[in-house]
Amino acid sequence: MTNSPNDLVQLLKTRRSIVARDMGQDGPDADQLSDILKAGLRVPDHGKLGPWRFIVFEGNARAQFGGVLEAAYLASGMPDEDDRRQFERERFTRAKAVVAVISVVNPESKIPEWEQILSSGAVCQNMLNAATAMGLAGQWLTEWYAYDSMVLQALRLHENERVAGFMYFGSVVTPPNERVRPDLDDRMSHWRPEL
Ligand SMILES: Cc1cc2nc3c(=O)[nH]c(=O)nc-3n(C[C@H](O)[C@H](O)[C@H](O)COP(=O)(O)O)c2cc1C
Repeated sequence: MTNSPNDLVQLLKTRRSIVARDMGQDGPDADQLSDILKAGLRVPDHGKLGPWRFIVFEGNARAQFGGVLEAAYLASGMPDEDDRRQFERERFTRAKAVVAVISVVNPESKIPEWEQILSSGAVCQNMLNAATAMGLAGQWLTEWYAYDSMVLQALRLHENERVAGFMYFGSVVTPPNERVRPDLDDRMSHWRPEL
């Protein structure tokens, strides 16, 4: 849990995703999920377009959507194996809640499309950070089904909409290991005028 600005910076410097297969089913509760979604709404948004929306999967809807994933998996011509069919059916039940963050681009706006899409990425990361700050597990996934036409149809997306991420939220069972991170000096330079 974060209590001070220093705690927040420390959290951001050390945060880790917890992969969906390692999540427990104990959380987030309704209030926590609501706070995660509200944190998602609180992102930089050039022109106040709000170019995103959420589709929430909780309870039975997770397994029901698994039927869509299984059908789309088979329709894509992938091998029809029992284990894999079961995995697809149960994919969303790996987490207590899955939130599809949908990027909604307004093509009429003077705000460049690129900036509208970037704002959706910020939504996803704000949600992940909020869940982490609550001591919950979170992972940002797209996997194959964020790009599958049958799945997108079942989500009832419009032409100007794309899945920015399926955000998985659950409880932490085992703390994650550290992951190799880029070195700051390798990624940073100071601009100077040409001599
Ligand atoms: C847009 C986006 C899509 C992602 N999709 C996947 C995915 O499909 N499968 C996966 O294993 N990781 C995916 N990741 C990476 C994980 O969310 C996560 O960053 C990774 O497991 C490393 O953990 P970390 O967040 O602790 O660095 C995706 C990340 C982003 C930003």
